[in-house]
Amino acid sequence: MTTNVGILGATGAVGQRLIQLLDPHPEFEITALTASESSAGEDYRDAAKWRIDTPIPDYVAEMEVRATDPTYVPNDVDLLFSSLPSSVGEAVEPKFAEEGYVLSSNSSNFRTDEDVPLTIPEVNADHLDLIEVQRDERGWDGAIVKNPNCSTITMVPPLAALEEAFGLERVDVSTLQAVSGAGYDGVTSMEIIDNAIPHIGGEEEKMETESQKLLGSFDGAAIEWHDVDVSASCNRIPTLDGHLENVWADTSDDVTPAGAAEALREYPSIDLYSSPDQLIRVFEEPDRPQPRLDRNYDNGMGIATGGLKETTHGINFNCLAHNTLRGAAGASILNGELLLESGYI
Ligand SMILES: NC(=O)C1=CN([C@@H]2O[C@H](COP(=O)(O)OP(=O)(O)OC[C@H]3O[C@@H](n4cnc5c(N)ncnc54)[C@H](OP(=O)(O)O)[C@@H]3O)[C@@H](O)[C@H]2O)C=CC1
Ligand SMILES: N[C@@H](CC(=O)OP(=O)(O)O)C(=O)O
Repeated sequence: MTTNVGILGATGAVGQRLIQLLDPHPEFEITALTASESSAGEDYRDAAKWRIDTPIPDYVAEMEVRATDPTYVPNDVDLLFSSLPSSVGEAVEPKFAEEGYVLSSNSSNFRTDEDVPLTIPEVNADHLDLIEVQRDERGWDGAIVKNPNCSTITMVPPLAALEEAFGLERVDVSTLQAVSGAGYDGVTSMEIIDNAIPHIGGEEEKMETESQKLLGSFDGAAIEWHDVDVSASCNRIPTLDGHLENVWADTSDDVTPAGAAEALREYPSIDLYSSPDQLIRVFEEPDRPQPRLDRNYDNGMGIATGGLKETTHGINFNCLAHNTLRGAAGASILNGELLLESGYI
């Protein structure tokens, strides 16, 4: 027995990844696709400029794309994955929740709202029950759940492991982000080839705030954000996929590279279909992880770390994750699996 799912923003870069990952998924079946008014009414194969290296599944190619409005989505769709531009998500996602749809959304709108669960299932699955608060406050039968920004999601599992073992006081992070994070039209080849761009609009603030919320605790009524200071510096580089990050974590207790490696390796995963058996891999080689070599670890859902070094106040390490898989489409699907497992759909 599978769950009927729809994709809002199905023709976009993340929407295409969602289709690729959902096609073989044992628990979900794609039954509705939406996009902008200009795509509505067309077959998916005509509406989407397909840029994924596996073919469009035949049944998806022939599906009609609908306008992104609850009127056009069948009532028997139990879960909607949302990969809309955030301004569009802000306007339409509440309309779907009001109509009773449950949304697992990748778009950045509402991520830090007090009554919106922002979840990485292996890290803070318990935050999902914030849905009850959301439904009480907004009077919705449906719900909106978010996954974090792709750079945030790369560093938070290692930080959660360090927090649990040694306590976290302060985090500084500098990123080297792949061009796919900006979407197909995000940076031109003339801008990025032979170059690096030391600014990604809004990204630093997202890393700083979202990580405090993710590492926070939920008492059944509200999330108390973690008080760790996070300072981020974000950079675009000419890799295709995979965000690499250099992190300096100041800890409350003394930490050695060997102790940190053990905490990272032993940090538990979760028993969901898309989650890796071992969430965090630790490389001993000083020149790993690397985007080209390590972004596909565990179907692009693993977090690779390495380069652990002791600092005056804690530990310095590198981490890497696939930004459109673990950082976007895969993250939304994992949240969908958690919603299913937790009985919300
Ligand atoms: N690219 C990436 O790797 C990542 C993206 N994200 C986030 O995910 C979201 C989607 O990103 P991405 O897939 O790159 O974006 P795209 O621009 O590639 O796709 C946007 C999608 O939204 C649809 N859309 C656009 N405007 C409207 C509208 N007014 N009403 C209804 N549908 C509309 C488009 O339909 P149409 O084809 O008809 O225009 C398309 O399906 C964004 O919020 C982005 O910030 C997050 C992490 C990584
Ligand atoms: N800004 C990210 C991708 C992205 O769209 O993030 P968000 O989901 O927070 O909007 C990047 O450039 O790599």
